[in-house]
Amino acid sequence: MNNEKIIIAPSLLAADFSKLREEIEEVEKLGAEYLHLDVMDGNFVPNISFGAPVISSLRKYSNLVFDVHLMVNEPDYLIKDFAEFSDIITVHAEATKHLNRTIQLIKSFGKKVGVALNPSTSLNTIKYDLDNIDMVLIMTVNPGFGGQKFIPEMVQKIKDLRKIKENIDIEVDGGINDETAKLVKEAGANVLVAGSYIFSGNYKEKIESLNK
Ligand SMILES: O=C(CO)[C@H](O)[C@H](O)COP(=O)(O)O
Ligand SMILES: [Co+2]
Repeated sequence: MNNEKIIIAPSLLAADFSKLREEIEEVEKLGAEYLHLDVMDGNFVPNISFGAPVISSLRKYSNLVFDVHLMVNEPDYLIKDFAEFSDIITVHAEATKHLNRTIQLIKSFGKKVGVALNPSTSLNTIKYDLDNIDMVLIMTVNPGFGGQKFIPEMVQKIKDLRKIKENIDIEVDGGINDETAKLVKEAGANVLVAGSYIFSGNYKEKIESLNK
């Protein structure tokens, strides 16, 4: 947990779904450390992606940190199942009735806890939970779809969070490319999710460019 080492988290959402195993083996070989897994319920967000059966079937082919981003309303019912194959479980503050209880539930399975904030959600929402959270996911687009444009106002939000909390992982998700990566790293983010940027070209060059 520091803001010096940058962790790259390719988002499976942008991979070729017809060859997921090859895709994750490739990004692992190229130095990615996390695999970002976007679970969408068609309710909290308008899209439906993939769920536990797909992710658990990939677990045996990868040593990547499985970083699960639950875009799911009232996600508590999923936590036990997801804890079997996930390393970090991130829930949206906007999707829970009792965020502190959900945080405790994730911790009870010995998993790292992430809390995601939509672009319009204030940092104040998690002010009193920050000591119990391993990672804050600052959404740099509105959740639900890959390939969207980075929202520039989020740079200040990252700076504000880094000022409040030195010792926490700050993950950014949405519209990350070589240019926006520079902005968010300077602001204090240390975990970069990238989907369409990495999976739409030369994976090696794309991953290296995010690290520069
Ligand atoms: O959570 C997400 C969407 O809600 C995805 O992780 C995110 O959009 C990544 O895709 P891209 O890098 O193409 O913007
Ligand atoms: Co995501």
